[in-house]
Amino acid sequence: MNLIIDIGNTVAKMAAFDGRALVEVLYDSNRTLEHLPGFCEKYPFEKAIVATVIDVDRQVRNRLDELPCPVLWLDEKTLLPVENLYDTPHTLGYDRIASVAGANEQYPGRDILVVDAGTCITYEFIDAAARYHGGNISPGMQMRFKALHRFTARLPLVSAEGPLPSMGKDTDTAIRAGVLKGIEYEIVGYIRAMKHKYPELLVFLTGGDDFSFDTNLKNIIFADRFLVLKGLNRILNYNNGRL
Ligand SMILES: Nc1ncnc2c1ncn2[C@@H]1O[C@H](COP(=O)(O)OP(=O)(O)O)[C@@H](O)[C@H]1O
Ligand SMILES: CC(C)(COP(=O)(O)O)[C@@H](O)C(=O)NCCC(=O)O
Ligand SMILES: [K+]
Repeated sequence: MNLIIDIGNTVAKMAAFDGRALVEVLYDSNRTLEHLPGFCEKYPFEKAIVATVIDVDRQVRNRLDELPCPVLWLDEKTLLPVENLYDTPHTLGYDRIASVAGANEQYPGRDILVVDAGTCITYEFIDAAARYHGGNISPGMQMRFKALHRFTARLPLVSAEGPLPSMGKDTDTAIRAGVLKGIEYEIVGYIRAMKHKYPELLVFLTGGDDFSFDTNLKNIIFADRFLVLKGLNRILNYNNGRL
């Protein structure tokens, strides 16, 4: 059994894998990882991988140091099953390359765009020869709502739940449509631009924020909430003999 830990800017995810099979996923605080000890009692983990995009607190570090199995800390030195062409591997958020490792495992030999909608919305491109070229970083949904409230005098903090016209009719819907339709058009814009360049493109949508939108591109879009976890599991198995 593999233990996979993905620590993001908003939330931590931990998962149990048996080979390539996902057994269980748990969301946890990225500040405490309080459910980690209980999770480790539930499964006979033989090895673990940790990917973090934050500087973990002392408490989290202690919990990870106490893991009952060898741990692979994913960083720029880790051997990867895909080629990393990012110019600054030492600053790369490794959740990003894990997402394309997960997508490439499911569809090897294909040009793939991964859209990961979480704290940030990231756009990753991996080509049919399994080369990760990088991609873009954009504000996530909650960040957009919070920024409109934080950096203006009068805009309220609006939630994603509520009426969603295509064009706002009042302050509440103006902000909600500005954020949600803005994200939708941004994602569709990236898909159309990339598909023009790579006609056989496949698209994966992942991350904690769900988006559904009407587009005639639905037939090339795969939703997989656990793509990063699957990619981390692939990387851990790829490094099996090196732990
Ligand atoms: N259990 C949860 N805890 C926190 N956020 C969640 C949860 N489930 C869904 N979300 C949504 O997912 C977003 C975080 O997405 P995710 O990609 O998991 O986070 P991260 O950016 O930390 O990797 C949050 O902004 C929130 O809107
Ligand atoms: C872009 C990110 C903040 C996304 O993290 P998340 O939304 O999963 O919390 C993370 O991948 C990161 O910190 N990247 C470092 C910069 C880079 O990837 O070039
Ligand atoms: K993420």
